[in-house]
Parts: sequence; structure tokens; C-alpha cells
Amino acid sequence: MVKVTVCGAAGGIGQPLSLMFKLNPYVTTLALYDVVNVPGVGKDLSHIDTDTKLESYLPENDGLEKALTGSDLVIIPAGVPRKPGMTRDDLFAINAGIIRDLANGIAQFAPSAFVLVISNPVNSTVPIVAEILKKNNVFNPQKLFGVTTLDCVRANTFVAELSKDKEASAFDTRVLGGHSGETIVPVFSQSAPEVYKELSDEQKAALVHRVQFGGDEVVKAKNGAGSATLSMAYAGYKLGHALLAAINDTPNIIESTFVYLKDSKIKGAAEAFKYINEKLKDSDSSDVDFFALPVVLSSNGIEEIKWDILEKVDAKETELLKIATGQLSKNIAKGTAFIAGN
Ligand SMILES: NC(=O)C1=CN([C@@H]2O[C@H](COP(=O)(O)OP(=O)(O)OC[C@H]3O[C@@H](n4cnc5c(N)ncnc54)[C@H](O)[C@@H]3O)[C@@H](O)[C@H]2O)C=CC1
Ligand SMILES: O=C([O-])CC(=O)C(=O)O
Repeated sequence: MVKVTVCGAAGGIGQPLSLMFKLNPYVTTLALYDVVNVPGVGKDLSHIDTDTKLESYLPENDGLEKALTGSDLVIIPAGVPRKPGMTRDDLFAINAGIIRDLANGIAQFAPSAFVLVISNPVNSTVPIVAEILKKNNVFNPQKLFGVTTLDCVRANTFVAELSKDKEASAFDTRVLGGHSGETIVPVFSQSAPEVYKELSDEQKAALVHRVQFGGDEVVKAKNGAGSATLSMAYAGYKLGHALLAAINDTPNIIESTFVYLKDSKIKGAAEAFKYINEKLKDSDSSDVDFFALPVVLSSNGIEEIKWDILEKVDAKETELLKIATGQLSKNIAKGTAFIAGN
């Protein structure tokens, strides 16, 4: 029996993401929550002849409580998307409060659920969720995931375009750091070595830049009508499905996610925290408490952090990681301070 809750289910990401979970055989109940339009989305999906039971809730009549109670996995694509000319950080003013309120609901009604945060700016919204869960004494770092899967998906697609003989599905690129611009660091030296070795320095730089700013490509092409929704729904589903498979005892699944490190008991967290903060960050900027890294999944959630990839990356990638930590420490501190100041 697995209940999945999608918060922001009537949105551009929420709808296709909910469709995919309606088709997932692990899911017995799918609860949709949104502040608008969700009864229609829920009714529509409920006609699909898969066995997953559909529930949909607006905020009135304790909707959030009902959507979250008994939930095993909560996925959050709630909040506003970018328009051309905006950075992800420009979304903080609106989305931080939305995420705080949803996190308070999770702390109260689904304190032991796995939580996947899609809403931007991920580098700050994930720290917001962690702070709320900590305040309520229900924080378990094994169960909190910042969704950076779309960066990996893009990296696989873009590197395949440069490969002579391999399709996108042949790649499993690791992307480290965070989820915005220069905080996104694909490490092709570790995951696509054959293709990577053949590229010139200019080609390597262009490939990395394309992954870092892939979101902008979509924002520009949509021309005011939002940001990535369909590729994001796919990516969110990919991580969610991997987690459901791990919960159901499929061994050795590795996915990348923006994971909490500081004071965490997860295997590899202390080593990751030390390496990032001592070797990749200026001593005068605040701690980088979260970082996107490959993790091994189990029925407990994040079982192990594969931090040693940080030691293996090449000199140029190390330089990029150092640039990433500067921005990331500010983004994380901003999220944490938002809750400390509330
Ligand atoms: N992590 C990632 O890689 C990516 C993250 N995103 C982010 O995902 C978020 C959602 O994007 P879209 O689906 O395109 O936006 P959208 O505007 O189409 O949908 C957002 C939905 O959230 C709902 N919502 C607003 N406040 C809410 C609340 N308090 N509780 C529940 N639902 C609420 C809205 O009613 C709407 O249905 C944005 O912040 C966007 O930047 C988008 C793409 C990739
Ligand atoms: O670019 C955006 O604002 C949405 C996003 O995070 C992405 O597509 O990577």
C-alpha cells in the first residue's frame, strides 16, 4: 500500500507528473492537492482504468490534511515558474512562503513521508523544508530530496548529441552542486569518458554551459508561457519511481539528488561535507550544508552518499565546483534565514 501526494498537481508539471503516477503499479492511492483546478484534473485522471485510487483536494475542508495524511511520498511542484529575464532566485519571494506552508503541513500530517522538492529556487526551497522539519523535530535527511534529476536528463541528452555511436539512454551522467546556472556542475569526465575525451576544450565548455543553462533554453522557447514542464515531469517521475522501486527492495539504485549533509548520519555525508567545505569553498562563505551528489537508495531512502566522485573529477570540473559553492552557500543561507527569521 503506497500513497503518493502531489502538491501543485494542477500545474504545468503537476498534471503530467500525476498522470505518470496514476500509471505506476507501486502506487495504490494518488492524492492531488492544489489551490485551484484540482477537482477537474482529478476527475479526468480518475477515468483511467489503472488500479490506483484517485483523490483530489483544494485547501478548503482540511484539504491539505486529507491529501497528506497517510502519505508515503510527497512531491512538490507547487509555485510560480520563471518568465524570460528572470533567474530562479527571483521566484524566492513567492515560492518560499508556499514551500514553508506545505512543509508545515508535511511536518504535521505526514512527518515520516519521503519528500521530493521540485519548486524553485531548489537551492533555497530544500533548506526551507529542512528547517521546518527540524523545527518540528521530524527531520530525517534520508527522506528529503531536492530534485536535480532534470540536469542529469539534459546532460545525457546533450552529450549524446555529440556522440558518434551512442544514444541518450546509453548515458548516466552525474551532475553535482545545485540547481541553477553555475551551481549546476555536470561531471562528464566520470560518466561519459569516451565522448568527453574526444572533445576540444571549447566543446567541453559549451556542453557544460548548455547543461547549466538548459532551463533558460526552455524559458526562452516558451516565450512567457512558463518553463520546463514535460521534461521536468519525466525527471520528477524518474526519481520518484526509482525511490518507489527502492522502497520495494530493488537493490543498488543510484540517483543524483540535492541532499542534506551537515551533521547527517547517512554513510558518506560527513566525508562529503568536509570535502566540499574544506577543499571546494572559500573559508569566509557560510557552510554548504546541501549538495547534489549520487546517492544509493534503499527502503530507508538515501542509504549512502557516493561522495568520492568529488575526488575523481578533473581539474576543470574542480574549478567549476569551486565556483558553484560560492553561489550555493548564499542560496542555502537565504533559505535557512527565511525560516529562522519567521
Ligand atoms: N527542479 C527543477 O528541475 C524544476 C523546477 N521547476 C519549478 O517547478 C515549479 C512549478 O512549475 P510549473 O508547474 O511550470 O508552474 P505552474 O504555475 O504551471 O504550476 C504550479 C502549480 O502550483 C499551484 N500552487 C500555487 N500555490 C500553491 C500552494 N500553496 N499549494 C499547492 N499548490 C499551489 C498553482 O495553482 C499551480 O497549479 C516552479 O517553481 C518551477 O520553477 C520547473 C522546472 C524544473
Ligand atoms: O529554468 C527554470 O526556471 C525551470 C528549471 O528549473 C529548469 O528547467 O531547469
